[in-house]
Amino acid sequence: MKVTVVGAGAVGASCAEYIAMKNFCSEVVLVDIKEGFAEGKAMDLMQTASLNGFDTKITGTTGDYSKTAGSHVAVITSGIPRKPGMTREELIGINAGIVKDVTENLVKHSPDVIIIVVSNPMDTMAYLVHKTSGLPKHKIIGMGGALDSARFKYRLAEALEAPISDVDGMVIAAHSDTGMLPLLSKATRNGVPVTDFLNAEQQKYVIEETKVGGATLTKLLGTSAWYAPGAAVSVMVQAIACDQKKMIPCSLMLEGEYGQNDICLGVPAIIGKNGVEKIVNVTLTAEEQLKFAEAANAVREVNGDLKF
Ligand SMILES: NC(=O)c1ccc[n+]([C@@H]2O[C@H](COP(=O)([O-])OP(=O)(O)OC[C@H]3O[C@@H](n4cnc5c(N)ncnc54)[C@H](O)[C@@H]3O)[C@@H](O)[C@H]2O)c1
Ligand SMILES: O=C(O)C[C@H](O)C(=O)O
Repeated sequence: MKVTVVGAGAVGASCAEYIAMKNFCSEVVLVDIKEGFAEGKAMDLMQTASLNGFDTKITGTTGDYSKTAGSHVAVITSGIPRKPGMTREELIGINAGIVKDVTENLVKHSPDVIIIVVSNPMDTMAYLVHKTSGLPKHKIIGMGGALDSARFKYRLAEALEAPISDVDGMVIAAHSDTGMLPLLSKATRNGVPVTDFLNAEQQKYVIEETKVGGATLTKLLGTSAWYAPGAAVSVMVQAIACDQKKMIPCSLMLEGEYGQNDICLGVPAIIGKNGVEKIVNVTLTAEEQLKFAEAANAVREVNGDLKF
């Protein structure tokens, strides 16, 4: 299995590192536009191979997409991250052009590729890849829900004073500060609803902290996060590479599912060797349905700024 990661910055390098460490891929190609940067990151990572015990071969290239030819999966992380005080949506002006250009190069050299979109604003960038790549819809997957759900579980474990392995939960809808929808009604501690343990104030805290999870880290770090994003991507790539048929919330093109059309939004899906094997229809409460629709309206407005 050959995987390309475009953008060898904080998130791209973290993706390559986690993918290699899990040792399920033969080859990872890092691509960046900055001269020598991807080559340097690849060399540094390869010098961890004997220390960390992986056999994945990591190479780097400055913009030579012929080196990516025949990739099964490509991860797009190229583009600028936000700074403290910004929203992800403010990145659209610069990142849309980068993502479109990168998509065209990837598909030219790997016409059967499955693309995982990471660059922000992610739901809109995933939509852009759908509109410009010519790939079938099951081959374009936005990464947001896997990360947001990990942050939800972190906050649930904190409020429950429980180990994270006791906790399960999922975040759907938009990958934005306001449009995220942590499904508290379905979150459990070892099968018991978390609402049995947490009072109203604790529930509100978990939901609000989950939604601003990316902004909180951006404020602390001065740029956005990379470890959990890289780990989330590696879980998705592994689900495809090993045909795990894992249920992961991902930003996918909706055609009637959850009452939406012609939009990419986070919904649970079965991820396997074909990319999206199936979108899972989860029953939402009336309040959750309303919030999902509100998130869709906001993403649709951002999508309106795209020029194809
Ligand atoms: N979806 C998510 O959950 C999620 C999580 C974290 C970060 N992000 C997004 O991922 C993106 C990258 O974040 P980062 O922290 O790695 O930023 P970064 O600045 O560390 O890295 C971005 C890299 O992209 C490269 N690049 C720019 N234009 C390029 C092009 N045309 N071709 C190839 N490479 C190009 C840059 O040279 C840089 O090395 C941002 O848009 C950020 O908002 C999304
Ligand atoms: O918060 C950001 O801007 C980056 C990313 O979307 C995240 O959630 O960490």
